[in-house]
Amino acid sequence: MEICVIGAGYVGLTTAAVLADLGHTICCVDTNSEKIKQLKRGEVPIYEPGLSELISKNKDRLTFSSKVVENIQKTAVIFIAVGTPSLADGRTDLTYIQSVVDEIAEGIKSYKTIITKSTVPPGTNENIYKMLKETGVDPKLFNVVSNPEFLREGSAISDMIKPDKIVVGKQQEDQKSLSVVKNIYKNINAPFIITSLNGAEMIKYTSNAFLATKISFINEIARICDKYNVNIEDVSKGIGTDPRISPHFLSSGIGYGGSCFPKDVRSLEHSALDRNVTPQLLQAVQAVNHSQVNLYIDKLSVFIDDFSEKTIAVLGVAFKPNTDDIRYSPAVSLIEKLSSLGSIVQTYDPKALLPLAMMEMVSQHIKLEQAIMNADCVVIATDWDEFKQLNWLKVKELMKGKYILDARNCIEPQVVRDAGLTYIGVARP
Ligand SMILES: NC(=O)c1ccc[n+]([C@@H]2O[C@H](COP(=O)([O-])OP(=O)(O)OC[C@H]3O[C@@H](n4cnc5c(N)ncnc54)[C@H](O)[C@@H]3O)[C@@H](O)[C@H]2O)c1
Ligand SMILES: O=c1ccn([C@@H]2O[C@H](COP(=O)(O)OP(=O)(O)O[C@H]3O[C@H](CO)[C@@H](O)[C@H](O)[C@H]3O)[C@@H](O)[C@H]2O)c(=O)[nH]1
Repeated sequence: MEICVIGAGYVGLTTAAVLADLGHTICCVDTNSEKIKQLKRGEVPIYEPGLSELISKNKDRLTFSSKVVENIQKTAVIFIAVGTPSLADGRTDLTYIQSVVDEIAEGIKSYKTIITKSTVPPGTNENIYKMLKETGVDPKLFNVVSNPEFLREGSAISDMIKPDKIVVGKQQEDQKSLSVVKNIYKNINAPFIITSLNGAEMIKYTSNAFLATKISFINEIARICDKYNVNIEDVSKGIGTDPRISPHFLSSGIGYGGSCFPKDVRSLEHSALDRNVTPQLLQAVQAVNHSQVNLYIDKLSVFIDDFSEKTIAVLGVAFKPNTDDIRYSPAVSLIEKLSSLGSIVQTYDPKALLPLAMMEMVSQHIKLEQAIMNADCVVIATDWDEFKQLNWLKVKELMKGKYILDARNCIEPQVVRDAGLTYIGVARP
């Protein structure tokens, strides 16, 4: 099939590459012409394992263009994969969705199946339908489908090729779209969950909110374990064997970040409040998450009474390993906090860069050893494999002080202690 994917970000590029790999002919469009120029040169603007290789493997079936309207005109299937960030008040900013609707309205000359992959609040796809109708587009010319995406950054390609389900939301009277979507995904082996447009949107938010809840839950339990000298890893393992609980998303640490959980939990909170539902649990999940960075700073302050002029090496900038994404990264919040307390912060990350605005006050090093050099304390802020495998004797030689704050519970405390260093963590006796 010929498909136009709108948006060349983490989701759009992965969708384009995977659909091309499944045999479809794809044009991936983006209004950011710099990004498109880069992609045309064969450079992938983001770091996602395997993505660059998959794009180049499928280059005969995968093209890139900044001519959005022109390419919408050419294909019968359109995927929307533009960003849906947070507004200042926590509601979802639908500006990019609106601009896509305008582009589609301009480019629609023949029948289109419009498939929304972007995460949008309940009611948005119904609104897309209404907006297109209101701009004068003949409703016989299109159907709107919600097909939310559940990929994780760092494992985006395999998550999309081997999903645990394919969620399809459609209007009841729409008799055409399901077969189109099933045809697109015919070579993917996963159950279809078919529901209404609002239903599909709610499944996406509920999934992220539930996972975020697991994380805040285990982080709260870790605070209690800390006071009773209990290892949180034992507790996670102990409860995770119960299939009703499952072992996943029970790693405690400085909290969840990334481009999805923080904004989506907030957005769902607003969707609830808009209809007079008080989402007490969602609010508590966020409150716990917001205080995680301070919890770790408090832990450190038991050992460091004055942070000013202390040299602190923060290992990790990305919100999680195997990505260069720093959106809502708790590592960045931690760096900001330490820097505001007057510490000299030296960072290192294998892929992610500090935000430009922070480059003046914080140094980012190309080599891990340079970041650790003369540090009073080393903080593990992202659980990259590289940090889990550190030679602590070597680390000790490079450091001035002896404190290691493990904000991701990814290091064996005894290994650090054996090297003559002081291990600091929450609920890691
Ligand atoms: N990143 C993830 O892991 C992930 C996973 C699942 C779902 N999602 C959801 O998918 C959506 C996209 O997320 P992302 O991380 O890929 O975003 P992103 O910011 O990486 O990319 C979005 C792209 O859309 C482009 N764009 C904006 N307006 C446009 C327009 N009118 N026409 C053409 N291109 C336009 C932007 O230039 C940008 O390149 C969001 O709704 C997000 O919540 C993200
Ligand atoms: O036990 C855990 C698991 C994760 N995290 C943190 O939670 C955040 C999110 O991690 P993860 O879910 O792996 O990354 P994302 O790429 O943001 O993926 C989430 O958000 C996407 C966007 O909506 C969804 O598609 C995915 O299904 C959903 O997992 C990161 O900061 C992790 O460090 C923890 O603190 N403890």
